[in-house]
Amino acid sequence: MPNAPVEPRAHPHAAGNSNGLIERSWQRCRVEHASQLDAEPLGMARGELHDLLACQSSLLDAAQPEMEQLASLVNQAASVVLLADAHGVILRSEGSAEFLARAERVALRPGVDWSETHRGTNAIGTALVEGAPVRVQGAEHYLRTNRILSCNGAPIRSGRGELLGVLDISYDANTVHAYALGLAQMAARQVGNRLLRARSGQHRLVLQRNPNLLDTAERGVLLIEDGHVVGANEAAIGLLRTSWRELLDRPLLRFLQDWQGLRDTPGLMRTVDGERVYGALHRDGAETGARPMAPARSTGRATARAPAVPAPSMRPALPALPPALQREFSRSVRVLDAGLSTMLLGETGVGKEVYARHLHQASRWHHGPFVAVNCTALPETLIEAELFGYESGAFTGARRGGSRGLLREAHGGVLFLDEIGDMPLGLQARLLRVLQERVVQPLGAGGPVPVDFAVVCATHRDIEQCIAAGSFRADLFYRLQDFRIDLPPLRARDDLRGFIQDEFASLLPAPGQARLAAETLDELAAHPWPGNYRQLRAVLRTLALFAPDHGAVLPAHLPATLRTTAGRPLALREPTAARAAPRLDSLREQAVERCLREAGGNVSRAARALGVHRSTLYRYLERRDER
Ligand SMILES: Nc1ncnc2c1ncn2[C@@H]1O[C@H](COP(=O)(O)OP(=O)(O)OP(=O)(O)O)[C@@H](O)[C@H]1O
Repeated sequence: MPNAPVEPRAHPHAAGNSNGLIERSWQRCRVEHASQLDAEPLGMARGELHDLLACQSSLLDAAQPEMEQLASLVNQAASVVLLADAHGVILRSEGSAEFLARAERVALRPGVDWSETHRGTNAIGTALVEGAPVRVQGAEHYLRTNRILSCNGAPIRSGRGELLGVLDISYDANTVHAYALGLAQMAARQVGNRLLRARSGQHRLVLQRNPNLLDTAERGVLLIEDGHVVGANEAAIGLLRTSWRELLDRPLLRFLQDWQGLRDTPGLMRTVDGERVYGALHRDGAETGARPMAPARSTGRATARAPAVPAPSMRPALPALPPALQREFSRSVRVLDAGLSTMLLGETGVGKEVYARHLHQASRWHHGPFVAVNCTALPETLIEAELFGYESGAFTGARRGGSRGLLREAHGGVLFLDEIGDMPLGLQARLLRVLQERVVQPLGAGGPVPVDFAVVCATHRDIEQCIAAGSFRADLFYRLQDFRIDLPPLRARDDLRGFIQDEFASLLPAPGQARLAAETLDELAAHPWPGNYRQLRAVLRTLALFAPDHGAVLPAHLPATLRTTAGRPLALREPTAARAAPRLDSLREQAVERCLREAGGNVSRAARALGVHRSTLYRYLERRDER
């Protein structure tokens, strides 16, 4: 039993950890995780990892400068730098090739889940559980196989305090690098600061006890709107001796007495406890932020500032756009850059959201957020609150402290209104007003709040028919479709055979592990694919999972719904695409529900039964819950 845990030493925590953090983690491993610790670490297929990287592009972008700089530092010290997401799945690894090869032996590589639940006590998983920096040295790892490592993990937090991931520095267990935990912490803070800088706010207040530290990574940063705090970094939480929960959405005057008199040059303030702090107030987000640790990439000028978000070429790739859409793409970027709206039309699963994300990344709005709103998913009253925001107590069930609303969240970025054809009429009128006047009026609040964002919307409905039927306002339609793109269905692709082959290859656990037989490819290419890319990916993922090792996938391996009878694909006899698609969604939903039920709610076991990685299932459930 190579992975069997041994009893911890009497005092297993090393320098750098305190408060019995390692003992607590071992206790959780013994009591709560015992049945879930993986005998063999479970990695993601390449396609799944590709999807995950696309979802995590903001975090990856924000962490890129620190990853690069740390990698060049630790390379000499036979160490690696890792970035993991909030579930503990490693997204990227950089550093010493020699140690990366050793790390591979314990699956310390992208796509592998290092949550404490599955890999026992380790710096990534335990830092996520504890929400604090953690060093786990050699024998402190719960699983025996991992004891060849010494790991130092520091959590990365958003401006609202949520855990976004972990930055980790790992090396051989026999080596001691006392500085590594501090370095990981400093880098994680920088990543958090960069993410905060990408968010817009009316005002940005920087503060420090020592005025000489006001332009360093150690300064506190607060985002302020209408006198209320809407974002804060870890340093600000420390300086104000508070927590995100206490601070967010509260008037800043409760924490800093005289902040309103501040200017953009350093001045003195007092906290409510009477402590002196120095601060500077940058109105309308004018301040550009602390100097990043990394010099600007490839310019060779060490003094130049790195961009807040790395160059688009460094972003993990979204699925490539079909050739027919690439031609229109640069025109639609220009439309968005000019502040006009784009409407995307097409069947379910043709990639409307993917296209919108490409537009966001290529447009001048890419420094700001991409906020997706599914207009069908929420009841009318809730959409209204979610979109426009509300003040505390505006309606029964309203969150204490109120909500900024998604329209204000999208400020400075792209607002993606999915299934706009299903938006209730009452809301259409309010949305139109926002788009015309560029201000949002939160429910139960005083004054209007200015907003600036680009709008991309999408629907699978025949929107002109909706206008004729009176369910969609013509004036909103014209306001939303300054530019219109019809996304063709998958079956219309000229290069469908080649595309299917490439997609299948990308989903295999190892390159060239299997191939599609020519007849199988014929059948797949002849299928009408009513669920388009989404349906094709689901089918290919299953085929890749059960593909015979180094063999060919035959037509007999295709799911029954795809197999032909007398040369005709079964699906051709199905109802129209628009009617068939919801059935596919509900079938998937039913399969997920059944597996979750049979697994007694255990997501890992349900994911195994469904043949997908547990992170994929978690993401599916999160998306489903959001709808
Ligand atoms: N060009 C493409 N190549 C490969 N995969 C793609 C492509 N376009 C979309 N996909 C995949 O298809 C799935 C559905 O894409 P997306 O959500 O953008 O479709 P949609 O048109 O917005 O669907 P819906 O109308 O149901 O919301 C995603 O998993 C996405 O990764």
